[in-house]
Amino acid sequence: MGAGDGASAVPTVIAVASGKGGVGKTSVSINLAASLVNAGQRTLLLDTDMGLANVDVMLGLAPRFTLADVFAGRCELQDTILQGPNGLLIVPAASGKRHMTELLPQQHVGLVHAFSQLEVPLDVMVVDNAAGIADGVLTFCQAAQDVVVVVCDEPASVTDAYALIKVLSRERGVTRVQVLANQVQNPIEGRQLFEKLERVTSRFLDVTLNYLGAIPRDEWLRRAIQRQEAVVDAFPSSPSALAFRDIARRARQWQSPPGARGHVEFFLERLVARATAATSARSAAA
Ligand SMILES: Nc1ncnc2c1ncn2[C@@H]1O[C@H](COP(=O)(O)OP(=O)(O)OP(=O)(O)O)[C@@H](O)[C@H]1O
Repeated sequence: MGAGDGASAVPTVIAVASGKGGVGKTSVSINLAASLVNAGQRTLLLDTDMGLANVDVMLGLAPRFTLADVFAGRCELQDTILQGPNGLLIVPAASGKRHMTELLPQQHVGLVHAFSQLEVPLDVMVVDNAAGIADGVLTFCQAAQDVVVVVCDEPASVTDAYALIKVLSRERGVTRVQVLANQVQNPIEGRQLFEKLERVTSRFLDVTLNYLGAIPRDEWLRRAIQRQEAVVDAFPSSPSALAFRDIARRARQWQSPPGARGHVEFFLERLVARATAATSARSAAA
C-alpha cells in the first residue's frame, strides 16, 4: 500500500464487488475506506454504481457534480471530489441515471485512465462497484490491485460470487481474490461460506482465494446507515466497527501482485511515467 510519501506515490486500488446485489457491498466500501482514513491513509472512495449510486446518500453528502457530469463533459473528474468524514475523499456516481449503467467499454477504460492523471495525493482508492458482472464491474476489478468479493449466507450470493470470480479469472486475468463474509451470525459461519466458495473455485478455476474475514450482522450498522454515517465513526466500539478496523489493518499489509495485468490498470500510467523519469535521470547522470 502507498507509503504516504507524497503526491508521486502510486496508490493501491481495492475494488469491492459481490455478484449479487444487497449483500452489503456499499456498507463494506464505506467502512473499509473510513477505517483506512482513520488509520492515516489518504483515501478516495469511488462510487461506480451509476444505476443505484448510494455512497453519497449513505454518508449524507450533497454532490454538486457526479461521474455522470464527467461523462457528459460538464466537468472534470477533479471537480466531482467531495470531502467526507475525517478527510475521506469521495467521487460520487449519479443515482437513478439508467442510461449511465450502459456506458461503453471504452468509457470505463477512459475513467480508469482519468484517475492516473488525477493530481491528488492518495495512498489508497476503494472502488464500490455495481452488483452483477457487467463490463464496467469487470474492468474496474481488473484495473485494481486487489478485488474484495463480499458474500453473505444466501445460496444466490455464493453462486453469483462464483460467477463473478469465474469471469474475472477467465476473461480478465485476475489471479487473486479476497473474500469477505458479511452479515454473519458467528465467525464459523463466515469461514464456512469461504470454504464453500473455495471448494468450487479450486476445482474449476485458476485463481487464489484469500479469506479476508467476516463482518457480523450488526444492528449498530443499520443505525449508522439511518444516521448517514459510517459505523466505524458513529459507533466505533460496535462489533461491525471492530471487524472493519481489523480488515482495514489487514488490507494495509497486502502486497501488490507482481506485474501489471494489462492496459487497464488504475494509476498504471503514473507508475510508468515515474519509471521512465527514473530511467532518464539515471542515464543523464551516467
Ligand atoms: N453487517 C451488517 N449488519 C446488519 N445489516 C447489514 C450489514 N451489512 C448490510 N446490512 C444491511 O443490508 C442493506 C444493504 O446494504 P448495502 O446497501 O451496503 O448493500 P449493497 O450490496 O451495496 O446493495 P446494492 O447491490 O443494492 O448496492 C443495508 O441497508 C443494511 O440494512
